[in-house]
Amino acid sequence: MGFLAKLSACIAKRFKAARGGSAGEDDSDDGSDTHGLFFELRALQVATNYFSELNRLGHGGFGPVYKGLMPNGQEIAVKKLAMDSRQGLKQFINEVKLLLKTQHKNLVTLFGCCAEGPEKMLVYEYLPNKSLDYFLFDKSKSPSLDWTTRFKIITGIARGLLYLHEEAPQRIIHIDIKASNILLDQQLNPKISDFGLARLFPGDDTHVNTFRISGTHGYMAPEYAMHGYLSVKTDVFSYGVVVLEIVSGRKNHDSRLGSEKADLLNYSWLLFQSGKMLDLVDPTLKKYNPDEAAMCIQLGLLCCQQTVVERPDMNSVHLMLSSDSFTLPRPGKPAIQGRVGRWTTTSTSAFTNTDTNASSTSGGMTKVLAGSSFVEDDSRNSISYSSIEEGR
Ligand SMILES: Nc1ncnc2c1ncn2[C@@H]1O[C@H](COP(=O)(O)OP(=O)(O)OP(=O)(O)O)[C@@H](O)[C@H]1O
Repeated sequence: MGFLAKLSACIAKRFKAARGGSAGEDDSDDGSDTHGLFFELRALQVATNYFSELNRLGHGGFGPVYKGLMPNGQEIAVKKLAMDSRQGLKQFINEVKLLLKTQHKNLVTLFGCCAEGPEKMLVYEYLPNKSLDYFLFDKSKSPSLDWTTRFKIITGIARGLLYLHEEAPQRIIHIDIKASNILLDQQLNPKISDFGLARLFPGDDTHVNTFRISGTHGYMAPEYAMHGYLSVKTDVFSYGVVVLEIVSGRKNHDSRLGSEKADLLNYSWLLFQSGKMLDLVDPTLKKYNPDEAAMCIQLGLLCCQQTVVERPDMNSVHLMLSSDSFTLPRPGKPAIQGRVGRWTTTSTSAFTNTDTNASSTSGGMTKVLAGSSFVEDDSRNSISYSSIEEGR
């Protein structure tokens, strides 16, 4: 039996036992090459001081996250996932398999999992500097993100996404790129978290609800938000929003700023058109590199183009960011969000066939979400439809 098959079998057995079924007499597969990936519930209880409130790092759409300390001094973050159903089991297995195969310096590392009780847990490396939004949107903290650090974060997220889209064993579309899903390590290097976790939800409703809770709405590409059209360019759009947030130090929507400035994409576009795009730069930044800042704003706008094919792929984004001299295409008007839940898109054909060409160069298999389960689409590499509600 291969490693992943053993892992699946092992997790399945534990789920079965947790549900009260007969798991079989022995758990000896723990001693195989899956050894070390499973954390005993008891060990995690001790590490987190019995999931004490003091150890609680926060609460996301999947449940609470706790800080833990292992006897060897290793700090961990334990994400408790509430799921009991068979559907949940299948997704949990998919997810753990997927995460174990993805290793990159700009992705949060999964150490292992625990599947002993009704709640399943994922055990990650602990990142001490919280998430990007914690710094970025707090005027007292944002000065600690100087321009060099911000540019490093913009580049690092691009590297992580390039890995997920092009270099991972199977293509992964994150779907939920946003400032709160970018964790920062000791040196403020960015690490993408929560990749693929949305797929762990057992039901479509919960899945959609998660988007609501996380406030991901402002980051969603219009063709995905309105039609469930999912491709790597879905992530590119969200990445563009995050880039503009990093440069400007503000959220993608802030009604306190007045109608002209409230929508970040709209405001960035207005400034770009009038040749004043550097007015967008976060006023708390004492110094910044104007060429880099201008490039990032233009890049952010390009990533947020309404027409899918006009958005660059992450390979191009990475090239633009790492090259000394790169002429960026002039962006058109980005997809601008109208009143909450609606997008001012003009054409549905804009995203239907052109993107197939745009992303078919890389080949390989894509793993995307359709409803509540994984779909492997090897005929084209990017297209799937999900059941997200229209017009939220
Ligand atoms: N590996 C980690 N190290 C340190 N803190 C973490 C880690 N993972 C998550 N956290 C913290 O735990 C909290 C909850 O994280 P989680 O990823 O579950 O939710 P979220 O991203 O805030 O929201 P959502 O799940 O709706 O997207 C956040 O404050 C986050 O900073």
